[in-house]
Amino acid sequence: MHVVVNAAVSADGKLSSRRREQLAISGADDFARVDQVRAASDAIVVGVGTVLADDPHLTVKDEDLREQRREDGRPPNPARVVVDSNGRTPTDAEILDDEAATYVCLSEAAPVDRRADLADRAELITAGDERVDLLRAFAALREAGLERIMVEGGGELIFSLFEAGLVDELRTFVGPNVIGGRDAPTLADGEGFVADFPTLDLESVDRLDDGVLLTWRVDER
Ligand SMILES: NC(=O)C1=CN([C@@H]2O[C@H](COP(=O)(O)OP(=O)(O)OC[C@H]3O[C@@H](n4cnc5c(N)ncnc54)[C@H](OP(=O)(O)O)[C@@H]3O)[C@@H](O)[C@H]2O)C=CC1
Ligand SMILES: Nc1nc(O)c(N)c(N[C@@H]2O[C@H](COP(=O)(O)O)[C@@H](O)[C@H]2O)n1
Repeated sequence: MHVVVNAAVSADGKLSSRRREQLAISGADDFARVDQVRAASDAIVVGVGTVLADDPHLTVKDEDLREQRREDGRPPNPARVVVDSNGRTPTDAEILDDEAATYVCLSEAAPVDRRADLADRAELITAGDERVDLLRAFAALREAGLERIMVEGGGELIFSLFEAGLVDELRTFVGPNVIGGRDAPTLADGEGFVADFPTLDLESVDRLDDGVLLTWRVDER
C-alpha cells in the first residue's frame, strides 16, 4: 500500500478559516493536478470532519481522466473512504451517492441505527473500540484491493495517520494567503507531537498557480 497525503494550506499553514468552511486555497492548475492524483488512486480518504464541513464529492472531475481509467479496466472514479467512528456521515452526503464505491470506517461504538442507514449506501469497515483504529482500517482497505491511497484531510485525520506511521508521501500546495486564527485547522492537528517528530525528505519544489507545491517523502520511523 502507498499512502499520499495531499492538501492545500495557506502561507501560514491553515487548511481553512476558524469557521471550518471549504475554502479554495488551490488555483486552477493545482486543482487540475489534484484531479490527476485522484485519477491515479484506488481510494480517496477523508475524516468525517471534512465530510461535515465540506460535503465533498471526491470524484475525478475531468471526463478524459475518467475515460482513461475505464480503458485501463478500472471504475471511472476511485473508491471514497470516510473515517467516522460514530457513523456521523449524513445519509444524504455527496460521498454516498452512486458515482463511486464508498467505504465508511466505523468503530465498535457506532450506533446500530447509524450502521443500518449507512450500510444501504456504503461498505462498512469496523476497526477500533471508541475511535477508528487506522492501522486495522487501512489493512482492511488493502484486503479490499485498494493499494494506492490518497488522503485529502482534514488536519485531525492527517495527524493520526502520521502518528500511526501510515503516510509515505506528503504533497502540500502552499497558497498565497494568510488565514490565521488559533482555532483554524492546520495540516496536522490532533494532540501534536512533543518528541520523535516524523521527518521528511524534500523531493521537489514547484511553482504552481500563485503558490508552491512541496513534495515530501516520509522517513521510516
Ligand atoms: N485545504 C484543504 O486541502 C483541506 C481542507 N479541509 C478542511 O479541514 C477541516 C476539517 O478537518 P478536521 O476538522 O480536522 O476533520 P477531519 O476531516 O480530519 O476529521 C476528523 C474526525 O475524524 C474522526 N476520526 C475517527 N477516527 C479517527 C482517528 N483515528 N484519528 C483522527 N480522526 C478520526 C473523528 O471524528 P469521530 O470521533 O466522530 O469519528 C475526528 O473528529 C474543514 O475546515 C475542511 O474544510 C479538509 C480537507 C482538505
Ligand atoms: N487540494 C485542495 N485545495 C483546496 O483549496 C481545497 N479546498 C481542497 N479541498 C479538498 O477537496 C474536497 C472537495 O472535493 P470535491 O470538489 O467535492 O470533489 C474537500 O472536501 C477537501 O478534501 N483541496
